[in-house]
This record gives sequence, C-alpha cells and structure tokens, in this order.
Amino acid sequence: MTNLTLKPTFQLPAGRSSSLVTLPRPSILRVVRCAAASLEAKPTILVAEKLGEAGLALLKSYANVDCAYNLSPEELNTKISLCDALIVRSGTKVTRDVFESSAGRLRVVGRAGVGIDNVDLGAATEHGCLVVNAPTANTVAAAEHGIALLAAMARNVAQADASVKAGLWQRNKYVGVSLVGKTLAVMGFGKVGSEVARRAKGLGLHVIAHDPYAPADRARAIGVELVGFEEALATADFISLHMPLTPATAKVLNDDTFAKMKKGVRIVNVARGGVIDEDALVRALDAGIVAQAALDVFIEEPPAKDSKLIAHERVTVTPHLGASTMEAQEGVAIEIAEAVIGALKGELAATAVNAPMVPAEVLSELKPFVVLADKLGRLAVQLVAGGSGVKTVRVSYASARAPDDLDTRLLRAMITKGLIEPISSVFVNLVNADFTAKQRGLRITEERVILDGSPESPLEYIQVQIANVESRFASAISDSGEITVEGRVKDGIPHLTRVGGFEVDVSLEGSIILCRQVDQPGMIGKVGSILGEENVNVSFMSVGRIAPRKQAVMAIGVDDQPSRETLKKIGDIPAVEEFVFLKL
Ligand SMILES: NC(=O)C1=CN([C@@H]2O[C@H](COP(=O)(O)OP(=O)(O)OC[C@H]3O[C@@H](n4cnc5c(N)ncnc54)[C@H](O)[C@@H]3O)[C@@H](O)[C@H]2O)C=CC1
Ligand SMILES: O=C(O)C(=O)COP(=O)(O)O
Repeated sequence: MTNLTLKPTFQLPAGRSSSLVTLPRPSILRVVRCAAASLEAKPTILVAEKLGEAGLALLKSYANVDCAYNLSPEELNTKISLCDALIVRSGTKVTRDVFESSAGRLRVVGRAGVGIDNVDLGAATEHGCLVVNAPTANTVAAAEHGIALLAAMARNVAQADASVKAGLWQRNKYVGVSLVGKTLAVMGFGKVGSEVARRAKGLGLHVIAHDPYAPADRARAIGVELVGFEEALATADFISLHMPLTPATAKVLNDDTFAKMKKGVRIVNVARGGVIDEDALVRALDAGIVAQAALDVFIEEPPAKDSKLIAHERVTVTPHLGASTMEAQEGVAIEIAEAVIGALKGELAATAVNAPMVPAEVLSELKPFVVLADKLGRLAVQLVAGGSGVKTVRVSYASARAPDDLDTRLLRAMITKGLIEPISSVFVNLVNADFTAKQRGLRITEERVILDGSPESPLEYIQVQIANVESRFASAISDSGEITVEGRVKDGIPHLTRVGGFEVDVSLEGSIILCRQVDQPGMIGKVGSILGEENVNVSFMSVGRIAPRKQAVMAIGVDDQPSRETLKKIGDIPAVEEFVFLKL
C-alpha cells in the first residue's frame, strides 16, 4: 500500500477571486509530483528559448533557472531529467521522448506563446505533466504582423525594397492593389483573427470570417459576417489564416480548395505553416489562382534553403515574427512565468492546455467535495478483498442543482486518484486521471441523482460503488451487490454517511475502523477503552444499525494508526463479527 505520508491531505483555500487558485503545498490535487525529500528543494526550470527579462527575473525568484538555447533533441533529452519545468516557444519540439527521458521529474511544460502544436499533448497527459501556455500577451503583436504583411504584400514593399537596394528603380513593376473596398476572409475568428478583422475594417476592407466555433455575437459586435468555408473561399480577395494547426486544419488550403478561390486571391498566413499545403500553394501561384502570398510561418522552420515557395517572386516571407515585438515578448514571458510558477506551487492554472480549467468560484465551492471524493475513492478501494480486480465503478452525485450546473471532472479525477493510489505506485492528478483510469481498464460511470430542495450546496452526497468484487468487510456490500460508500459534507468537513446498507456518520479525518457487531449495550465503551489503553485518539464514533439488538456497523474515526495487537483485541470482542481498518 502507498505510504500516504508522501501524499499528504489536500485542502483548498477559501474562495479566491484571481484566475489562479492557490492550493497549499503539498496537495493531492497538485500537478506537482513530489517525494517528501524534495519538498523543500528549489525546483529547476529549463528555459530552452529566449524569454523576456521580466519573466526570467520572476522565474529566478522562485527556482533555479537554466537558460540553454538551441539544444539538439539529444541534449534536451539529457537535460530534462534534471528539470521540474520546461519553457519553450515555437522552436522546440517537446516530443514523447522528452517526457520519457524526464523519468517522471518534469511536471510542467510552459509554452511562452499560443500554439502548442510543438508539444506532444498526449504524451504530456500520459506522464501527468501539465502543459500551460500564454494565450493572450502576443495576440495584438500577431494581429499587427498580419496587417503589416497584408499591406506590405498588396504594395510589394519587400520586393520593391530589395529592388531599390539592388540599384534598380522599377516604379511600373511594383504597382500594387488597393485594400479599400476589397473582401477579406478571416479564417479562424479567435483572439488574433478578431483583432485582424477589427483593424482591417479600419482600413476600409469588407470583412467576412469563417470559424465553425466562433460565437455569432462576437462577430456581430465587430461588424463581421460569419460565413461558411466555401463562401469564404469563393468571395475573398484576401484570405488571412488564424486557426490553430490541428488534424482538422492541416493543409486546409490545398489543390482542391485553391481551385475554389477567386482568381487573383492574396493569402496571408501568420497562423501555422501546416494549414497550407505548401507545394499546392506554389502550383496555385504559378497557375495565377493566387496572385500573392505573405507568410510568417512554414511547415518546416527554418524552411529548406531551396524552397520554391520562399524563392517565389510573389511571396513575401518573415521568419515567424508574429509574436516578436518587445511588448509582446515581455508580456508573454511574464504570463508564462506566472503560469509555470503557479503550476509548480500546485495551483490550478487558468491557462492549462491538457487539464480542465476550473474557474476559481467553482473550485472554492467544490473544495470540501473534492476532498470527500478522494477519500471515498480511498475507502471504497480498501474495502475490496485481495484478488478481486477493480474494473467497474459507479459514482452518483446527488444534487438539487440543474444537471448541467455541476462540473464533475474535478470530482471524478479525485475519485480516480483515491481509487488508484492506495493500490499502486502510480501518481494520479487532474491531468492524467482519466488516462490512468482508462489504461488500468477502470471504467468509471457517473450519474446524477436529481433531488428536490435547496440548490445552495452543489451536492448533497456522493456515492461510490464498486461492482463485481468481493469485500474485506462483507457489510460494505449493498443489497444491489456492490461495495458502497457514501459521503456528505457537514460544516465544511467531509463525512462518511453510508457503508453498504448501514447509515453511519464519521468525519473523514485521520483513519477509520469499521466494525460489524450484534447491537448491544456497552460496545462503544468496550472498543473505546481498548483504543484508549493503546493511546489511540478517537475523533468520531457512530453506530448504524438495521434494527435494535440486530446487526450494527460502528464507524470509528481515529487520529493514530492502532497497532496490530489493538486491532486484534477489537476483533476478539465476542459480539464483533467483522472489522476493517482503513487508511485515509
Ligand atoms: N505567427 C506568430 O508568431 C503567431 C501565431 N499565432 C497562431 O495564430 C493562431 C491563432 O491564435 P489565437 O487567435 O490566439 O487562437 P484562438 O484559439 O484564440 O483562435 C483560434 C480560432 O480558430 C478557430 N478554429 C478552429 N478550427 C477551425 C477551423 N477548422 N476553421 C476555422 N476556424 C477554426 C477556433 O474556433 C478559434 O476561434 C494559432 O495557430 C497561433 O499559434 C499566434 C500568435 C503569434
Ligand atoms: O504564440 C504563437 O503561437 C506563436 O506562433 C509565437 O511563436 P514564438 O513564441 O514567437 O516562437
């Protein structure tokens, strides 16, 4: 069984209004994987790409910071085993190898920017490593670069500049096109896309946008019409790309889609190179479908020296400069430093990419239920008899709230943690809970029990049932045949309120002895005095019985772990039919 002293009890703080919620160290929920010995040591953060000074200063105030740029993949793999966090921009590929090489030490990857397509999120999640990004600080910089490329492309600024510097004066060759009155299709109407749209309207462009997930009211507020993909392609004079690179957007501009565009269309890409099939773009340029393109991003960065696309006369290129303004880089550095430090401290990051982002208010409300969920999981799994594999778990959340008004991801993660940690050496956190459960073949189904009454509290009770197993404590099996434990929160403290068919009431602090006996006078006294003699402090006691003088289950909360002999003495009381000691 896991030594629980290495995984101390988690408490959430009282309500906080900031987007980051501090969890005290150490905490169950934290993404921080800790060994007791390393608790006091300063973490080490590897900064693998250039970061603004203010962010570096912040990092240095909290951790040992190793700035090592231009590492080869092999060098990164070697260094990473000594690091608790890694900070990168778009130039570093954080592959599965990196997580494997870290041998469990890497807890946080911070992407100092928006796009996380260079981080293997699946591998991060499997390794319980939180990935955070800095999604807001470079938005304006990217939008401004998009507009700069749009205007520069339309007026051949780069080509004309090169020509003048080469001693030429080609006024007729570099006649451009006007922007005013033209239609710009913004593909991807998120943070950057909408800022581009706002600025383009100021330049007199008619702006349409395509984004299957963007809210229509945001588009309306800027005076932009949301249109379908085909319509955007068919009507645009300019197309500006602002969607993330995902399997769905990879090479979304290809031979087929270029063929649907207006002849003479001009394309700007400050999103990701991979959203365009670059060979197809060269063909479309040569065929005259695309008049010009202005590109900040490429499938391969830096691109191959002999790239036909880069060399193309009608293509303007920049070396992934979208986020590269002084202001954006300072902002991004601070944003990522705060997120990484917060994550290392065990806070839930508001910019988590591979874990649920739970708003501070929700978290503060769920706080005692999160503790309850973990403890119910721990109790339930310890009630399973050795040899019965735990495969099917049903969790019921009883609440008077509307069904969609309860985010159970956090609770499910904590139940999973409680179920898995006592029986394995696996570390479970919010990042890897679902993955770990799936990997172990643990199927957790959730259901809501809708109650009448006051929806003031998010939950009335949580019930955890494990099906198809034998129990070390037969009374824990309910009539329906599952190990059943149920708990409630009373005055902010989690309580165990049901075991099998027996109602009990014991606060879930310390550890618990469950004892089934024939209901008769003097039992509480007998057990209490055995524990007292051994100096085991009893925090709570309660008896749940079927009927007077029939069977009863006594739940005893103890602060200290009773010795084997003490437990034996309890078992030897003639009326005691079975008992079990459970660590929380
Ligand atoms: N060149 C550079 O230096 C920079 C590049 N970027 C890139 O710009 C892109 C956008 O960044 P943000 O606006 O901050 O992200 P965002 O997440 O705010 O916006 C992305 C938008 O794309 C939409 N989208 C997703 N799939 C789509 C699809 N199939 N078709 C159309 N739209 C789709 C989403 O609904 C979302 O509204 C990202 O790829 C990011 O990496 C961002 C900053 C700097
Ligand atoms: O934030 C993004 O998505 C970017 O593309 C910026 O990349 P960078 O941090 O400049 O390497």
